[in-house]
Formats: sequence, C-alpha cells, structure tokens
Amino acid sequence: MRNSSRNRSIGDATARAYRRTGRYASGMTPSSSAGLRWGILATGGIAHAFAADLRTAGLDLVAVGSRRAASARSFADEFGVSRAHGSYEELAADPDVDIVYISSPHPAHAENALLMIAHGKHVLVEKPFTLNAAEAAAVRDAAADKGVLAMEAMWTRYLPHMVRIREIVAAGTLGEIRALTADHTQHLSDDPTHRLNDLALGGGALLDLGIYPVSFAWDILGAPVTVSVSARIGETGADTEVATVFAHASGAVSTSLSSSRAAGPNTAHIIGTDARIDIDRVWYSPTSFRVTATDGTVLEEYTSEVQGRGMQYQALAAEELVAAGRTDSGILPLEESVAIMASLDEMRRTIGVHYPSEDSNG
Ligand SMILES: NC(=O)C1=CN([C@@H]2O[C@H](COP(=O)(O)OP(=O)(O)OC[C@H]3O[C@@H](n4cnc5c(N)ncnc54)[C@H](OP(=O)(O)O)[C@@H]3O)[C@@H](O)[C@H]2O)C=CC1
Ligand SMILES: O=C1OC[C@@H](O)[C@H](O)[C@H]1O
Repeated sequence: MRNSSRNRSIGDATARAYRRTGRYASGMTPSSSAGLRWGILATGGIAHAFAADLRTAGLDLVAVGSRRAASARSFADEFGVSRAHGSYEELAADPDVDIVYISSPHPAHAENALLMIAHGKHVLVEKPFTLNAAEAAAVRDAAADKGVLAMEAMWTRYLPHMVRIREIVAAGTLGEIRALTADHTQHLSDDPTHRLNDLALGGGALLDLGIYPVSFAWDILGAPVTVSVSARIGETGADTEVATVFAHASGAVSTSLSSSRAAGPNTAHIIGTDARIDIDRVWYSPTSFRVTATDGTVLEEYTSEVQGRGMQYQALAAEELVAAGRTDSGILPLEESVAIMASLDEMRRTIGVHYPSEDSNG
C-alpha cells in the first residue's frame, strides 16, 4: 500500500483546505496563488472545457494560440480572451503569458511543451503527458534546465474526492489493500480519421482512456512490479479494448479495462482486508463514493459539490506550486509521469501498437 511518507506536499495548502471540509468550498480559492497569466495552446474540444473551468475558478486566461488565426479569434471571442495568436510560436513569444495549457493531440504534446519551456513558460500538459517515455524525459529535462513547472494534466488526481480517498487510504481505514479495479469505457467515434483511431494522432484506447485507471493504480498502489496486457486492435491498427493486470510490491493486484467502442460502468473500487471504497460513475470525474466495512457498515459517504467539469483543481494546484517556487507536482511528480509512459510503452510493445512518429525517436 502506498504510504504517507511519499512527498505529497503539492498543493498542500490546497489539500489542507480539502482536509478541513472533505472538499473544496464552492469558491475554490487556493490558499496561495501565483496569479498566473494563462495561455491555451490549441482550440479543440478539451481546450473549451478547460477554459470554462479556468473561468469558474476565477483564474486569469489571457491568451490563446491556434494553428489558424480564425480559430484563435473565435475561441478568444467565446471566452473573452484578450489576445488571439494565429500560431503556437506567437503564443510562445507572448511575454505576458506565464503558463500554457497544452491541449493538442498526444503526438504534439512534447514538441509544443518544449517550445513553451524554451520561452520560459510553465506548462500544464494534457494526458498522456507525451507519446512515449523518451519524449516525457525530454520535457522533464528541459523544464528542469529552465527552472519552470511542468505538470501532466491528469486532472483526476487533483479532484476533491481523490484527495479524500488518498487520506482514507493513508489512514489505514481499508486495512491491507489487496485489490483495485477500474474501467474507462466509452462508445466513442469509429471514424478512422478521428484522433482516437488515427495512429498518426496517437490513436488508441490505452493512451487516451486506459491511462486513467492505470494512473489510478499507480496512485494508490505504487508502480507495478509485473504488468500483463491484452488488447483488441481495430481496423486502423489502434487499440480499441485493453485489459491490464498489475501486481504491486505490497502483494496487491490491480486490473483495468478501457474501451473506445463500448460503454461500461466507469466505476472504480479499492478493496482492503477491513473495508472497501466504491467510487461511483464516472469515477475519474467529480463524483461520490462510499467506504464500506467488511461487515457491511457504511463508514463514510462522500458527495461531490464541484462546479464545472473539475479541471480547475489541477490549475489551482499549478498556481500554488508556482507561488511556492516549486517546479514539480507532489501529487503526480514528473518522474512518475515518465515512468507511467515507460510502462505504457512496454504495454504497447506487447499489444503491437506503434506510432508513425516513433520511427525516428521511439
Ligand atoms: N482531460 C480530459 O478530460 C481530456 C483530455 N484530452 C486530451 O487533450 C488532447 C486533445 O484532445 P481533444 O481536445 O479531444 O482533441 P481535438 O481534436 O478536439 O482538438 C485538438 C486540437 O489540437 C490542435 N492540433 C494540433 N495539431 C493537430 C493535428 N495534427 N490534428 C488535429 N488537431 C491538431 C487543434 O487546435 P488548433 O487548430 O487550434 O491548433 C485541435 O483543435 C489529447 O491529448 C487528449 O488526450 C481530451 C479530452 C478530454
Ligand atoms: O481524457 C479523456 O477523457 C474523456 C474522454 O472522452 C476523452 O476521449 C479522453 O481524452
């Protein structure tokens, strides 16, 4: 079982606010904020959701960059953003941007993050952090050289219910954790040109969806010591269903399922010798959970009061980290993002999923 000795100091002020109330207050004000000026790179689906959540949290979104000036303009108009840049390079050169949220498709994450880091900007990079471990290490090293914050936008880890779950686990309420299971299964597009299916855009269920339960297992149980994986490969060569089985150093086992073509329960469960936690659907976004003792007694019922989609919590954590002069998240350290990418690389080798852009660096 993961223990409390691991450095969890990020956002520790934020985490203390959670601890006092079991959740953030509706205002979600971080106890220390750097007052960062945010830029958004790319204007796709998730960029819209993130911009809305930045607004919900009252954070300062000042610029957007797109490959096309018209997209940047329209996004800027929609969210009242003052500066619309018609290229990522222009966004990088904007001296009045402190931190950039990278929301391009996975194969572009490393290149886009490196561009921003080279201009001295902090980066919050969408999941998966990069396409593979080599790219993740390059971003980690560049951020360290420049002394800027680089953080994987695995937003789930920053959500109030996950903060509370880590506290319950650390307190030993579950006894010895023996098993964990979670799924991320959705019926999404079968269009071969959609980024989920196109290998040139990093297509595949594992990197897009499976990364959530995989990262969750690492969060609660630490790095796996053995990894097994099976997959169904779709028409384009991208994985559509993936099942993983991990064994962890404590002796616990964990399983995950991901699918981009079939919608499952999207629940998660942590099972210990004294009690279990059942996280309701959709477990990786703001939701409720119960802690139930082995004899059936309900020890805790947690309900979520998050406003918006919940992506603001990772942004609030970034604000706190920068305010504290930190360049790495204690909730998801860069070293762990790199190690998770390495494990995903190994799983992809096993199931035979290779991305064209890896021909030179992979
Ligand atoms: N945290 C979460 O819940 C979610 C995270 N994600 C992650 O966010 C990233 C983006 O996903 P999503 O927003 O769904 O993707 P979209 O396809 O909706 O948007 C991606 C954007 O990236 C830019 N882009 C840069 N290069 C390319 C390219 N070669 N082809 C297409 N678009 C390109 C475009 O913006 P422009 O034209 O403005 O430059 C485009 O709009 C993924 O890595 C994904 O894993 C996605 C969904 C949910
Ligand atoms: O991160 C994600 O979570 C929600 C999914 O719908 C999306 O494809 C994925 O990128």
